[in-house]
Amino acid sequence: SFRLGLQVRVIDGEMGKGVFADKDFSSEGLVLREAPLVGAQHSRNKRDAMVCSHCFRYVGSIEQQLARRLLQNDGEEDASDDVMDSDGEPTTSMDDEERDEVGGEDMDENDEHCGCSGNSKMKKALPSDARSALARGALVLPYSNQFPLPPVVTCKGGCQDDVHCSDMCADAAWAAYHSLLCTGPSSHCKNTDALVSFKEFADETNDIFHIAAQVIAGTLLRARKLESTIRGKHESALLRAWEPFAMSFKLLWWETVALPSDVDPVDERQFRNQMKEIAAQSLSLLKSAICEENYAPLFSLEIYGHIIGMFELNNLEIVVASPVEEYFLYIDDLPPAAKAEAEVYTKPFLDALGDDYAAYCQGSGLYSLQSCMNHSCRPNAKAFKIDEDRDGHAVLLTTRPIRKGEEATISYIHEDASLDERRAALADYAFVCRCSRCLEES
Ligand SMILES: C[S@@+](CC[C@H](N)C(=O)[O-])C[C@H]1O[C@@H](n2cnc3c(N)ncnc32)[C@H](O)[C@@H]1O
Repeated sequence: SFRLGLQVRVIDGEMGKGVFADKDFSSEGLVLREAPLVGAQHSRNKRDAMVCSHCFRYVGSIEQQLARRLLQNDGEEDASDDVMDSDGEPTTSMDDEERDEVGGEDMDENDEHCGCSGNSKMKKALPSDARSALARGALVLPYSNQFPLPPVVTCKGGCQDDVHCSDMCADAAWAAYHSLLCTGPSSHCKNTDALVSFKEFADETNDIFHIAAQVIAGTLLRARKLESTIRGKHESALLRAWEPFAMSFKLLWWETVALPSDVDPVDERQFRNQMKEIAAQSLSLLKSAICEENYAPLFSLEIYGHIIGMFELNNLEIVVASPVEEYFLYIDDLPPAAKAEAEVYTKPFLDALGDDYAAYCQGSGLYSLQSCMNHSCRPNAKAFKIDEDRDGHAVLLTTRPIRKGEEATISYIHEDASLDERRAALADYAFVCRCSRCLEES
């Protein structure tokens, strides 16, 4: 991070560490572009966007993306009856803020709905000839070659869960965590049935368990590798392997998770015990799937709770703009004659998608440097998603100049609020804000 002009430093015992500028940054400048350390697309979002599960780039073609949305949705129920939302609710994390901060601009731009579908809220069934061409892979839509995407690279282990944009991403994911988390025939996991159950349970309860599994599998694989070079026991290898996550702030998930508004405060203990029980069930399935005796300490409920807690407190929303939406907007912008000609082919698809034509890739990730950034109600930077971003990188921009030596801060909440409102919003993050604005106002 020195090379980036940023430095992580300890502030004090209460605040912990923060990120400091090691050089002057001008206003509205790019401070940092960072790939997630771990991250996953929300399970529910997989129907809307086929992306590389390692770097989050869209893959295939416009036609394959449409097939995913329009054919895979057949007969599937909306997963809105999950015990918790796919992005980790009822817990509150930076997600809530970042959905606006990181995804906000894209979403605002998405408000320019494609005008060519008339009443786009109403979905119309796809005509059978179009459906059949889509299913056979025989569909070629006009101008779709203007939106080239990398071809789909299937998982090395043969699972259907993950696809990639390149062999490089497939190899990187395999080496980093997927060899243990693959449910395909070549998986290195010791019990694929348990792994399938673990994944189903995460889909039904909390997406964050998928990412916690990446943290555990990744640590285990790194520890195994390190053992050959480190003298000493498994524990020292495990400690070294844990280093990428050691920096991030951690609290026990079930003790810090915000109480949902529909839970009566008198039932708080019962709610926290329920969360703990859900985490224990998830961990038990993961243990059956990938636990190794040498690394058993990694599979304690305490560690699992801290990994989920770390994620809840530090994660950012991953948002990637959709080429499908851009394609339909492009058709809508064509000169009238060309547009009319193209719409003969495109309109049935747009009508079948309804408003969902604008759906985009959504997930959440842990970013190592940004997870060390403290909150301020008078921030000098913001986590942002720029249009050109075609992958899961998070971007940090200055909102005013930052001088060398000054702390770089972001706002976890909407800072346009009164002191009391800000305090209430920050209670979800389990701290009382000590920023200069709060100190002045209190
Ligand atoms: C994402 S972490 C930021 C890095 C953290 N300071 C650390 O040492 O890892 C968020 C935690 O940092 C502390 N924190 C962040 N901003 C703060 C602020 N304005 N006032 C007090 N504590 C803050 C809180 O404990 C919060 O839960």
